[in-house]
Amino acid sequence: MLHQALIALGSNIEPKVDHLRNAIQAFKAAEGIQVTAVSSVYETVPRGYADQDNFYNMVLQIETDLDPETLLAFCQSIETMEKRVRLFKNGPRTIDVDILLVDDLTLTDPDLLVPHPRMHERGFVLIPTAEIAGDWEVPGFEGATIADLTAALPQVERDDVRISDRQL
Ligand SMILES: Nc1ncnc2c1ncn2[C@@H]1O[C@H](COP(=O)(O)OP(=O)(O)OP(=O)(O)O)[C@@H](O)[C@H]1O
Ligand SMILES: Nc1nc2c(c(=O)[nH]1)N=C(CO)CN2
Repeated sequence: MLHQALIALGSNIEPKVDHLRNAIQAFKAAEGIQVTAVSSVYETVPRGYADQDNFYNMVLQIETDLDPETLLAFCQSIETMEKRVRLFKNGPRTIDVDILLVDDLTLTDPDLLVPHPRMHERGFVLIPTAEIAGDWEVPGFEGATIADLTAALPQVERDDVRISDRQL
């Protein structure tokens, strides 16, 4: 079965652009995955743990015949490829590759929660997503779309997310 999915990328360890570029290349080269949209790159202030470098965040839209569990394993293989080391929760990382949405699915396995449980409150996720998939409804939010959730963000969540002029 063919799925539509949204993938969030984030990096805050140099070379950030190279980590993002390598991740996008891996998606483009993967068997069974088509990249259908790529957002701009955003420079974002860290959330969760403040004393670390700014992030670059962006979002990809893909079409894939991989099932969600196989897609998650693929995302994790990119983190391994970019030598991500887990120091502590919310800490710095070479690359984070998260699944945000898959079709209109709700998945409740703790190893694969869809929609991503924190996406609705994160400007660094919603603002890039709104650029490429504003009309996408987020399950569990009473018909609210990405654009609706973005419009509902507190001002500080927008102020800390700035579009960069980098194109990947
Ligand atoms: N939608 C999802 N996408 C990616 N990983 C998920 C998802 N839902 C659950 N997980 C699980 O989350 C764990 C990864 O957590 P990780 O250390 O990357 O968290 P984090 O990136 O620091 O924080 P956050 O999830 O808030 O971005 C993995 O064990 C993975 O199975
Ligand atoms: N700005 C920003 N802050 C974060 C990010 C991120 O990607 N961007 N990821 C986190 C854990 O996943 C924690 N904090």
